[in-house]
Amino acid sequence: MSAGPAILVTGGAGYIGSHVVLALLDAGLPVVVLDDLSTGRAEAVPPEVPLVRGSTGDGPLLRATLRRHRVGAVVHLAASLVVPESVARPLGYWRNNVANTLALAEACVAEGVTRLVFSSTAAVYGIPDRLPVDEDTPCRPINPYGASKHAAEGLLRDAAAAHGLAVVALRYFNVAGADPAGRAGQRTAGATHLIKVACEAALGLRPEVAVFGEDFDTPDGTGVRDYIHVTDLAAAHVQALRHLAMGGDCAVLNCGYGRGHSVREVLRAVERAAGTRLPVRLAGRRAGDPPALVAANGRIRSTLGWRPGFDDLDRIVAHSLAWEGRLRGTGAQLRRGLPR
Ligand SMILES: NC(=O)c1ccc[n+]([C@@H]2O[C@H](COP(=O)([O-])OP(=O)(O)OC[C@H]3O[C@@H](n4cnc5c(N)ncnc54)[C@H](O)[C@@H]3O)[C@@H](O)[C@H]2O)c1
Ligand SMILES: O=c1ccn([C@@H]2O[C@H](COP(=O)(O)OP(=O)(O)O[C@H]3O[C@H](CO)[C@@H](O)[C@H](O)[C@H]3O)[C@@H](O)[C@H]2O)c(=O)[nH]1
Repeated sequence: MSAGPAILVTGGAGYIGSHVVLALLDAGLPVVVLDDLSTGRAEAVPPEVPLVRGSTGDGPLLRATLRRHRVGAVVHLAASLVVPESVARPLGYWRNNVANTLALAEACVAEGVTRLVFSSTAAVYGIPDRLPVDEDTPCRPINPYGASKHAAEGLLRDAAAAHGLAVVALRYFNVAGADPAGRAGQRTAGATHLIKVACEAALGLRPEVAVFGEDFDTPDGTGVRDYIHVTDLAAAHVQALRHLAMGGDCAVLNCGYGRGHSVREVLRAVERAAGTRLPVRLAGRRAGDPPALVAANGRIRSTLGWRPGFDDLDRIVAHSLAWEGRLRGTGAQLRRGLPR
């Protein structure tokens, strides 16, 4: 793609958004970020990228941003995304993930923006009958987070049919790792994601890692997830935009490697990378957690030509740990011997 109208990245100051921004810049595309900095950080946005501080729920701001920056396509990542929090605070999730996505879709239609890539999630599937789960599997979300993302997919599908807003919904499985060159990573304070929590514990920044449930119907009883490296995921966004720019059809695409790892396997990988034993505590199941989620990824491979570059748990964990070390100023010790 040649440099042309800008790509608006909502949530571009967040973990995944900051990697998407880098992937777009690396592809030579002009980018503008809209973020309310509720969980994102301004310093995650490269200085050459305009940062509009505000909410996706602010229609006038959205329309002005689309116009002022001559936006040709949107990557919509801004959302609320912590599963147990969504159980405790469902209405906030419906507002941010559904009402604010509606406001964004309305602004796109009003301003003639015709391409949008949407961050969806494996949480739309709930507890699938069969694994790996493909995109035709009926969606039966078991928590408000998954339900809100499924509803947002639905409103975008309807907007696509009626208003010509072409949409690729990417259903991410569990995103982890950090930019291999160290330019970005997960900065969220108080993060709840397993790999980040375990890396923080390995660096002595947390007293322990809790294992949420050992009585699932999985090989070792702990939860199984398909962990995808954030750099592979960011590349999928560039490819999805390219697909739409070339007139490709709307699509819903799983983003995962097709292989699951249990909580215990993840903790062992962190121990290998850090060269230390983790303080682990067995805890009860966490609200809203399905036992296992693993992606069938044939459709993203055939539709976008996407191929994973970092499909290896040890590398994902090593990059997460290196980033965590850099963030805390202990990178010098951790960088030694890490795989690139
Ligand atoms: N991290 C994962 O494993 C995972 C898995 C599946 C899907 N996702 C999806 O990926 C997207 C990004 O997640 P992340 O892990 O980077 O989280 P994150 O919290 O780091 O990023 C979200 C960003 O959106 C911003 N934001 C939130 N609400 C906003 C609003 N109303 N207006 C403007 N900005 C707003 C936040 O400030 C933050 O910068 C989300 O849509 C999430 O549902 C993440
Ligand atoms: O301290 C922890 C954190 C997590 N887990 C377990 O580890 C697994 C992964 O949990 P987590 O990293 O919190 O991710 P998920 O709850 O699977 O959700 C992530 O992955 C989903 C897609 O699968 C996304 O939609 C969500 O946004 C994202 O938070 C689950 O079995 C958890 O029960 C623990 O045992 N201890």
